[in-house]
Amino acid sequence: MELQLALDLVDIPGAKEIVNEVADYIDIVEIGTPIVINEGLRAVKELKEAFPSLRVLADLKIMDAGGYEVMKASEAGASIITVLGVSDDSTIRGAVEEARKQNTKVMVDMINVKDIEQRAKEIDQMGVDYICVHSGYDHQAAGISSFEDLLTIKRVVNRAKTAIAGGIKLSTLPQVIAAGPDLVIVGGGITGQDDKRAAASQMKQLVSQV
Ligand SMILES: O=C(CO)[C@H](O)[C@H](O)COP(=O)(O)O
Repeated sequence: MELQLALDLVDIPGAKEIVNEVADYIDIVEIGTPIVINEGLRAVKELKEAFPSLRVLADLKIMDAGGYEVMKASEAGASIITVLGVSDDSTIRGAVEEARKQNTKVMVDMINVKDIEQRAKEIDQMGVDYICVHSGYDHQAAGISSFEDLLTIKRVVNRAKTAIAGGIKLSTLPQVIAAGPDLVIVGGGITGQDDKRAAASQMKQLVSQV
């Protein structure tokens, strides 16, 4: 099981500062959608240059033009690029096709997908690398978690790796780990702590036991 740090509410220098603190304990660093909106794919490029041994995920949440956007993020140095599960099949297939050419990977974010079971089965057949259940900030504010959705995709996804994101804290991590995702994505559970290094270290220790 791997640990991904999600960075959302920082600029490029702020992102580098946090990764410097926790790089020993994370497998993947995510350049979150707000950073890409504020700073562009330059953020992906600079983080990859600063931390070449880490995989960088570009959280573009692609909804259209999957091939083109995967190409641009891959050229910037991303190893994994996100596409929305609510997108048209052609967008997801285009993203996968381009990722194969670029030797990068596609993660499908299932945020706002209504029928998780049915859509996860369909997407699993499209050759994506990860299927991620996600309770976004707006759902978190409404008290919605994606834990049940994780159990669903664990049941029906055979090919892709499974991931979970959204409000995961040290206190909820053991329950998440017990469900057996391949990848756990944590943002505020690390970045919101006074001692980010200690938080990341404790989380890495837990996910590494599996
Ligand atoms: O993609 C995101 C929001 O859309 C976040 O990166 C993701 O939810 C992880 O962050 P947190 O652990 O703070 O919820």
